[in-house]
Amino acid sequence: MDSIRIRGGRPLEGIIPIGGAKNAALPLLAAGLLTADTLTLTNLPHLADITTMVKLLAQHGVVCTMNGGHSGGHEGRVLALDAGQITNTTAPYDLVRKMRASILVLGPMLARVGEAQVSLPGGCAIGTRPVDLHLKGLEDLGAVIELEGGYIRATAPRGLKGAHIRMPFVSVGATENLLMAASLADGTTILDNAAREPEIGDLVRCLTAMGARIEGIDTETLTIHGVARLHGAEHSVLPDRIEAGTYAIAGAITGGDVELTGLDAALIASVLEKLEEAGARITVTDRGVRIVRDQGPLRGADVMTQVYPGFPTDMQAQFMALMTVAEGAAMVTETIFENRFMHVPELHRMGANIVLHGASALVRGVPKLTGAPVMATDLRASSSLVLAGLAARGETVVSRVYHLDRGYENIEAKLAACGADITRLTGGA
Ligand SMILES: CC(=O)N[C@H]1[C@@H](OP(=O)(O)OP(=O)(O)OC[C@H]2O[C@@H](n3ccc(=O)[nH]c3=O)[C@H](O)[C@@H]2O)O[C@H](CO)[C@@H](O)[C@@H]1O
Ligand SMILES: C=C(OP(=O)(O)O)C(=O)O
Repeated sequence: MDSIRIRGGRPLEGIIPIGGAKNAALPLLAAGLLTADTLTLTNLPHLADITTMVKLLAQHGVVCTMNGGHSGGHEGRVLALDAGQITNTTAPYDLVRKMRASILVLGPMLARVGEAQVSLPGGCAIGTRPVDLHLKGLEDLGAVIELEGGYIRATAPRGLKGAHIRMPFVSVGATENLLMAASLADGTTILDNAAREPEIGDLVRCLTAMGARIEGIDTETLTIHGVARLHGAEHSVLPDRIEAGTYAIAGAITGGDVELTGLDAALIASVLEKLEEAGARITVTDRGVRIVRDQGPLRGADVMTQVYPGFPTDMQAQFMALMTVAEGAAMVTETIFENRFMHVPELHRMGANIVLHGASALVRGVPKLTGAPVMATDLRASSSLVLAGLAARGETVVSRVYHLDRGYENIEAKLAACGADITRLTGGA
């Protein structure tokens, strides 16, 4: 298993290009199942999760063509998906267990061919993450759902029917699954309390380009007028706001000066606002956003994770790393997932002062972290440890880098290009 070694203490300076978003690309790939024509996605990031989704689609019979060559993995940034024939409607445990977003093939397959079997994703390091809202919504659309042998078996032999679905709380994945399913349902579906995350807007734009009729983009009520068939389209994946937020913090935590390019700063407004409160200078540039920290120490700033446009849960661990070296105290409250503090014991190993009280962490800043061997159990916990390592005195080795590879393309190369002393060590336990 690979690990990453960081020798901390160098201010980062330079330009960091931001790639396409994992969380936009995954539902867009699943949308390829909705049409017999070709869906072409551009600006696709190179990430382990994308490879897993491409493998899943390939075993459903989707021909995935990367930059001209057939591929079960992914090598380029342009991927053509051709789901002329769906030859297998089962998403097996072996792939679903690697990546929970595999559940996103359920709605599209059910809508397109009237049946799907998807392994139940199960819990993960950040929480139990049930899929009840996905299943209840599909039942509202007329599907029959059974759970058997660890699999969700969904059928709709006479197709799906439009319905008024009121979601009791906001779910990104359920909104995406239901949007895709309702696009091919008979009649109109109203999705109340839909997620408004930018990745949902990106999916709506792609579905619309494929011929879907959807009103209410970027609002909490989506109205979908089902159509008999969707056609091919070309769509560019939205930039990754979590990758961008992570590098913005890398600039701030090292007392550096970085410019993130290829994204609209508005996409990370809630994170930039907190960085300013913590003492960073933010400037919107013509190609992205610049983050500079050159005036005195960082200051404690409280954050509470919320659904969009609030502070994202996927940035909570990274912001906590920043607060470990800020002057004063900060309260970091997690409201989306029940167990998303797995980074805390590892940050303790680097000298951080953090006390957990239920869903909140009280972080009292220390003057300096010290490097240590650390290990993370999920993606954003891993990136928070990389950030802590960049700021720490001495050497930090972050193991289980496969978590990072799910969501950050070439993290060590991007940071090294800005002056970080960071190396990937291959092999080891
Ligand atoms: C691939 C992808 O886009 N992943 C993102 C997506 O995950 P994901 O779509 O899984 O997250 P949800 O928005 O669905 O989850 C929000 C909360 O609702 C709960 N819940 C969800 C569905 C359900 O049927 N029942 C239920 O109880 C979850 O356990 C969680 O506590 O949104 C999360 C919240 O912004 C992000 O952290 C993830 O990075
Ligand atoms: C939790 C995340 O992803 P996933 O939903 O794919 O586990 C994430 O991107 O931080």
